[in-house]
Amino acid sequence: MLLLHEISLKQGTAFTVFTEAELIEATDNFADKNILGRGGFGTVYRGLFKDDGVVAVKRCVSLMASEQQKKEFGKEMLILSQINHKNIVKLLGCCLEVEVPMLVYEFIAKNCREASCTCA
Ligand SMILES: Nc1ncnc2c1ncn2[C@@H]1O[C@H](COP(=O)(O)OP(=O)(O)OP(=O)(O)O)[C@@H](O)[C@H]1O
Repeated sequence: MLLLHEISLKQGTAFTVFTEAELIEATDNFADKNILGRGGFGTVYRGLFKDDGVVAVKRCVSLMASEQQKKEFGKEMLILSQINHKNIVKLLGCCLEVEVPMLVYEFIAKNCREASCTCA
């Protein structure tokens, strides 16, 4: 909650707090066919919203056990929410009402990904 407060204070662009139901619907219940890839924090799914179009939903595979993992995750959220640059993927929002946190990014087509960077 403190993190969300900090994000809302610092960032200039829209940041949405999604419900779990919205992300379940957008990803077709995290269907395998929507898996875009896997990273250090978990799996990234293609999501489709009626109004906002295609997004990428990052869902952690398991509870973040260590304080270090929680810190890293929070840091990624805070930094990305404040950056608006053509070469850095945009963080559109998050969902924290679940045990396993999820982040929602703009969708980057495969042929454009090499030029983008999600490093935080
Ligand atoms: N915004 C996005 N749009 C489309 N596909 C994405 C997006 N973000 C991630 N992906 C896909 O999901 C994969 C995993 O991404 P993720 O950001 O979780 O991990 P990473 O950056 O590869 O590694 P790490 O989590 O260790 O930093 C990527 O390699 C890519 O194929």
